[in-house]
Amino acid sequence: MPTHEELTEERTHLATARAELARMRERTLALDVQSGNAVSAEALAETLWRRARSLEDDPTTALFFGRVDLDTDERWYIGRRHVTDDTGDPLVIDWRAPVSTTFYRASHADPLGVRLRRRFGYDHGRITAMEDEHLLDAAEPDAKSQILATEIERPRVGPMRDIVATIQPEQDALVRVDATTTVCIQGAPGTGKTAVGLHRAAWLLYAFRERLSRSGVLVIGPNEAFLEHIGAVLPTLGEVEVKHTSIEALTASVPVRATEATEVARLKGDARMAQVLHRAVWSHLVPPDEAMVVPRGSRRWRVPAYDIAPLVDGLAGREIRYDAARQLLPQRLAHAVLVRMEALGEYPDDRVQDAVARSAPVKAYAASLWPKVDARRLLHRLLSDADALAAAAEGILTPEEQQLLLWEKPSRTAGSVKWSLADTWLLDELGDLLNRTPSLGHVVLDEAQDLSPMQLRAVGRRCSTGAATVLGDIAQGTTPWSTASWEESLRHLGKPEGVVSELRRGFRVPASVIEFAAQLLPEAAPGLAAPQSVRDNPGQLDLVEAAPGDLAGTLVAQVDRLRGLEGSVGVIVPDARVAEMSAALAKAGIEHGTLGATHGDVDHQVDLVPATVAKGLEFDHVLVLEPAEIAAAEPDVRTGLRRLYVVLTRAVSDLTVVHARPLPEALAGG
Ligand SMILES: Nc1ncnc2c1ncn2[C@@H]1O[C@H](COP(=O)(O)OP(=O)(O)OP(=O)(O)O)[C@@H](O)[C@H]1O
Repeated sequence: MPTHEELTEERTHLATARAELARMRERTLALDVQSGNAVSAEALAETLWRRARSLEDDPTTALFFGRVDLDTDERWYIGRRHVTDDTGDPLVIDWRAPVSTTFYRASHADPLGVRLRRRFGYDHGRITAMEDEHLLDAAEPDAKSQILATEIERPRVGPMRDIVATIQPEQDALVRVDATTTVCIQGAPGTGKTAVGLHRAAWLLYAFRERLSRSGVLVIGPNEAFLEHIGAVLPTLGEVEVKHTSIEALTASVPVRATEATEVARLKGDARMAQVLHRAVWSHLVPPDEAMVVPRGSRRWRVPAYDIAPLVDGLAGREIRYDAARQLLPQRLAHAVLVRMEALGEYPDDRVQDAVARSAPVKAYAASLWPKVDARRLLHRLLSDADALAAAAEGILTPEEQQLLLWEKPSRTAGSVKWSLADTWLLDELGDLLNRTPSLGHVVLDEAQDLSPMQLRAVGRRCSTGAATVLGDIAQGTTPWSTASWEESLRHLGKPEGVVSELRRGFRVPASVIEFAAQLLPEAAPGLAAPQSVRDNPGQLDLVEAAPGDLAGTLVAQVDRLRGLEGSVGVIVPDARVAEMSAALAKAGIEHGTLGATHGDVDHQVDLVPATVAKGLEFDHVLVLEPAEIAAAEPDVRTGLRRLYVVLTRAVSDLTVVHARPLPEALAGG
């Protein structure tokens, strides 16, 4: 046990570090932007502003949360950011610095040179507890950290928080995987996949700041409610520039105004569609069969078709996009003319080649071989014209599949099409066939199990020159195209060399709740196990049967009970009942927010959550209404059970299930 003097010493160190942080910030703010050039002055001012922002001190969070004393006699305080005194000596080391690894990973079995590891417990920015481990002392037993336990057990309020103070060794190893490696993390609910993905983004930006802040880091999540839930984590870690997007928004180059049958969407999400579209685009090329004739001055230059064919083949054979190559063709044709001029003793220069390339006959000839292709018009034609589709899909899709793709009532023009979500995947693929999609430095893809192969391709081309962190749980796959194998997902992502790891320890769901939900697994996801809950609190499970006509009344009474407790309350209901239950809550005077795929809520203690929006979220107290109805709303039994598994695993403290219909069979014994 640390002594009172030691506690006082540590508080003094904290006060010094805070004062030095304030000094660093003042100095940054006092720096005058002096630059002769307005653009660079602006850039500099922006950098300084960002730096000043990153030096803001939040007195309610821990400036440092750990300390390691090494056998080399070095002592490091580990915290959210570097703090140095005015001689440049470090008072606090950023949790992402290499030396901080020792704090997270050292153990009695493998002390990594750590003599003492000290964890600090805080209350409103004041050190209130310390835990010491002497890792070189083989006789000292491994102790369970109370500070970690307190952090995991604390009631959840508001959006997700960072976990820098308590990152676990297996999580730290994944956070710090080298920047060029794509990692895929499979993990049951609450094992910290999202937390690891976000901390990995922050670590990458620290370790490879120059490269990644230029190329960018993107976090992709299932919907806007989820993005609002996780959106504060990176900014509190000082990373304000990481963009967040929902998977739908990623490919939304056109508004989505149509829905379609599941089997059509599934087929549009099939990777074979990429081959169909590839052929559809490149089949626009017309082999030259006439000579190109270019009048210039008094002469007419003639390049025979057999000399042009290799030029076209040369362009088409390269790893070049259709449109980029199309724009190169006039120059190639002009060059062929120049070669002929030179052969006859002329000395044309580059300007002549440019002029020839821009001349009307060359442009017209190039356009006849390599016509302009518009993605929307092409997709409109493929989905409305059976012959056009057959030409592109022959040998790739069966005639029945082609029939399935064709619209029953095609719109007259591409401009008036009501596109579906799956169409946006196809348009995105077409866009990339025409012009290469710029790649970011790193993409963190959450809830990746739900993506179709074509969506994975869309994500993959956005990190084609970078790497990805892929997070998900096969047992939580609830789309008709959700993946059965991470190896396959990685292949579609274009990262077959990606490394698959698993997280097993659950930090969210207490034992009684996870045991109840896990009864679904044998049928929902054979072979996958529930997390091993590391929670001390066994949690509470209440099954409340409502009289058939009194579902809303029972729900209101239970929510009223739950809101009297500390922490957030998530009321997860079948999508079709959101309006009814919201009205019932409002009538009873229970203030609440309603989450949707397009919006979250950070203001209310009580949130009404449509079952299909609950993925990735967590609440202290969860009420699930009518499980049988939630399951039945899905297109098949397995997806229904998986949806239930997702909604039943959102609780941190307790789960209340309100039902009038019998529970699904798998849960009935619980
Ligand atoms: N090392 C840790 N220390 C403290 N809290 C942690 C730790 N790891 C995870 N948690 C907490 O556990 C909860 C679940 O984490 P997270 O949402 O990242 O899990 P997940 O695996 O993405 O879950 P799901 O599959 O349900 O989306 C969060 O509240 C997170 O802060």
